[in-house]
Amino acid sequence: MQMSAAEKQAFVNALDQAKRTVHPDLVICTRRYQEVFGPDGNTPQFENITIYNYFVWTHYYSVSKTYLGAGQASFGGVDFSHEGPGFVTWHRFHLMQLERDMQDMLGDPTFALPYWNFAIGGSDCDICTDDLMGDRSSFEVNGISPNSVFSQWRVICESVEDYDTQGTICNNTETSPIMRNPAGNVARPMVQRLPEPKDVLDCLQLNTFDTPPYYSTSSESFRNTIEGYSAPQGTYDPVIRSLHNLAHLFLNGTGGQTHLSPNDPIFVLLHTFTDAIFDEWLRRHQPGEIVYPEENAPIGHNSRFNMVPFWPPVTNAEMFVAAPENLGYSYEVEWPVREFTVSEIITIAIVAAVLVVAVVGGVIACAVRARTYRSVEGLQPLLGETFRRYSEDERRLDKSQSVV
Ligand SMILES: O=C(O)c1cc2cc(O)c(O)cc2[nH]1
Repeated sequence: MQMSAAEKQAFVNALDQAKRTVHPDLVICTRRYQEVFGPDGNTPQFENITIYNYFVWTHYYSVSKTYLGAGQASFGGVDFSHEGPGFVTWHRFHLMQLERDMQDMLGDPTFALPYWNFAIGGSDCDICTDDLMGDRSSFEVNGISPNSVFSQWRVICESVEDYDTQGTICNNTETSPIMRNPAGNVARPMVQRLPEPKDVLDCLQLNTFDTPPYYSTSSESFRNTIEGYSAPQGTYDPVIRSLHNLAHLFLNGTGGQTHLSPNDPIFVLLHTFTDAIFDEWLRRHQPGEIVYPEENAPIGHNSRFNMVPFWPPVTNAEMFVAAPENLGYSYEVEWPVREFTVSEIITIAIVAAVLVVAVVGGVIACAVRARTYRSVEGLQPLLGETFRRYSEDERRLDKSQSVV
């Protein structure tokens, strides 16, 4: 909201350029290990991919099901980037990689991803405007306005049924437009509103980074709360969706489905704000590395595990550090402050009234006393006229006389 028109335009242009620019260093693997060298054993199954689509692909890969063989249902119990302590560290590296790739693409090492404060309550998507992430289309309820460049974007990794039944992997093929209908999920009223500012405040107050079983069922866990499987105060409740999850579901379309969500560029801004909250939690609680679980977290989520599928390998522990000091970036956020309850306001008013009465009473008492002393002074001078003044005749002072 604070970016100038020129800054907004430059950011949108940079994203659009990333969507069209082939990644200069990385390719994606489009077949499982058993088939990776092709039918003849000599044709590596790798593809070029654009910078932005690589960002989408890594997220898809991290959540994709495990193929167990023809005719068998794929196994969906593994998620390398959600429902565990690695949620915050995985998405932090995900963003850093995109930011670095875009810096290189632009030849501008100062390029930085902005964030979207999604904790504004209400049902209005304030960044869904044509100068930012695209307004609603007037023609298609789930579409993006033709005045936005994002109406031209096409998604990848849509054919999840095929991947799961045929054991294939998403490739760089672009298919449908982005779908988005903010606050439009009438079947699920709970996700028709964005998180409230107080939700951020509450979640920042949680002292424990994560709690057993280090999963989406963890209670009193900062991680599970910012991820959004707990009430903002930390209590796990299977029905609740809050903070990050709520922001995803609010978008009600491409951005609300884990295998597809980064195709909607709002994902970037939603996750930079999630990362900003994580960083503020680190700043306030100064937890130290030891707080991140060493073991017993889901696969890929223990502190020394590499985060799948990033290359070169990087561990969760490497991202569990304060960003400004260790990673070279920071967020400028005005964090919400706590509002007082009615009983707190009444207590404060009573204490303030007692203090005022005490101070005013004290001042009046002092004034009265000072006035009394002055009138006594007027009636009874300390040095009567009958006494010779000390300064008048020091020479004639009788040694036996007091000088007081
Ligand atoms: O249903 C949820 O809670 C939900 C949807 C969704 C989509 C997404 O891309 C995420 O990263 C998380 C998520 N949670």
